[in-house]
Amino acid sequence: MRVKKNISVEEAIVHFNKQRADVLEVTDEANKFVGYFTLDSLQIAIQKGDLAGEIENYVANDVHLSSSIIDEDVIRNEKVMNEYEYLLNKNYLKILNSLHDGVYITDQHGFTVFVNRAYERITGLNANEFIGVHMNEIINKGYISKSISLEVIKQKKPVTMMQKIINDRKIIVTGTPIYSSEGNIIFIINSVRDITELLKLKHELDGLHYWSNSDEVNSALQSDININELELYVSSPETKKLFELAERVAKTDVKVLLQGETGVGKSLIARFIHEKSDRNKEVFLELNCGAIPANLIEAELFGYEPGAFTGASKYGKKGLLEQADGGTLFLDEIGDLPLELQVKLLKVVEENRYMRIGSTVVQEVDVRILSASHKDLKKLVRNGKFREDLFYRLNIVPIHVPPLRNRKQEIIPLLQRFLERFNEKYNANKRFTIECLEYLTKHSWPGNIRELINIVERLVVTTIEDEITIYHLPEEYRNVFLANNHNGEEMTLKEAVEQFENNLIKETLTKYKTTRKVAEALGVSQSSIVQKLKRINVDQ
Ligand SMILES: Nc1ncnc2c1ncn2[C@@H]1O[C@H](COP(=O)(O)OP(=O)(O)OP(=O)(O)O)[C@@H](O)[C@H]1O
Repeated sequence: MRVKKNISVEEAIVHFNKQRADVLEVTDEANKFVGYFTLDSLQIAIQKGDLAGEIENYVANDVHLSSSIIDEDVIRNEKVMNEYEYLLNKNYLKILNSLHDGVYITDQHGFTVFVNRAYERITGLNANEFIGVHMNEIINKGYISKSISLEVIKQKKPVTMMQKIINDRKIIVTGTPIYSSEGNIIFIINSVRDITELLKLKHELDGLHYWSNSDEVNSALQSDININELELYVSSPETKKLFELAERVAKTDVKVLLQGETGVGKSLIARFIHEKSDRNKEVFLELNCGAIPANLIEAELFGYEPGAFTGASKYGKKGLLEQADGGTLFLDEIGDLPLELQVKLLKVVEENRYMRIGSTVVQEVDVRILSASHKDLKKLVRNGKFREDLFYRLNIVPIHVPPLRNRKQEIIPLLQRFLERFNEKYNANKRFTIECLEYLTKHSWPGNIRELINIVERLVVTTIEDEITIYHLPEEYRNVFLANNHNGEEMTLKEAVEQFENNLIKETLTKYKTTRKVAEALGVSQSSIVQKLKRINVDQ
């Protein structure tokens, strides 16, 4: 048998199987003989784990049949050996067991002949239970949704299909018929790949290694902080550093300005600073300068004397500064503070003094002021909307909290942690599929962690099935994803898998005509096929 030098080692295995050969003659592009690819060469390639490599790298000048991994007796007696014994030749098993991909071999009737170790690893199933058992029985027992071997026997050609197995894993199986010299199918060799594993690899390549490296996730998560009812998830070394910095400044009374988009956790960090400071026995008060009308902020902050202005209480009112004496006052959205109040606040910040509205008495306070803004305060200073002196007074230690889309490696751990939290709260047992997690890492999360918490709670409450898939995500999440990805960028693996899935469904529909039969063929529920067809705008 002659093969080209640039075919892969994996392809060579197929030739060995097909031809019952133990040596392949290798030629170059011009069909000129360059050497032999032997079973010895194959063993070397497998030991190197180089199944995708070209066979050219393993070409030998001559053949030592004595070192062939096929027993010479087997070759001599080939004619009288039955197919089963031939395949189960010990050395063949060694090769098949050293492959990383799963291999499942059946005979021409659909009885299981061989299952390699990788198949057991990928599926979690025990090979011993299958040997000698017919595929129909394995389906009936619910181990697998569909037999690719039986499909190959029916169609008499290679078949690739997605298969669902008992523990909800999904695998991609390619079944290839192997023919005898008389042209009859003698075996079906199924090579098996785990979609989950492929996606995990992709995560690793993308730097989303927290997903695949659970030790790293655990060690990052072990430092989660629980302090006075605050539950802080520390899902990356960067966030850990952020909290370490916050803890360091907490020990002093310096002013801290937290900057970052809405929902990134600025208030939470302010609270954390208070809890870690010596003031933690006193109050922590918060004023959102953007949430109340400008004329009320002054009264809220400084308080007023009885009847100080029309509509004022006749008893007067203590301002937040007074109430927070000894503790911490957190001024959120400080960029929204009107300019005239900024002057008054500057006095508090510089001298720890202020006056109630309608009073001439100067009050002394001991308040630690922390502030935050999602607006760029420097820019506001440049545009004359924020006082420069106040900016520098408040910004002794700046802490910038990055948006979630810039700390992608945290998305999956946070999703999982909040899922746990809401599973507990609603006594549920939901889980995300890896495709769904993959999808959510693509989302731009304009509302940051607040948005993430909301969507997880919503999904836990609204999803009927235990498994949360991409199809359960609200429409806007999927639209955002599509809008971000139709601009001719290279395809991600997830997109490629999705495209593959779409095509497979369309092809199967053309063939089987009804969604029930498509669902049967692809080993998924009919409702899932209907949903998917809707998504890809195909009329059934
Ligand atoms: N590391 C974290 N661990 C757990 N929960 C977090 C974490 N960071 C933020 N959150 C939660 O996310 C939500 C939003 O956080 P927070 O209110 O602190 O954001 P913010 O930046 O102050 O937003 P805004 O600018 O809109 O006030 C809160 O429920 C908070 O508890």
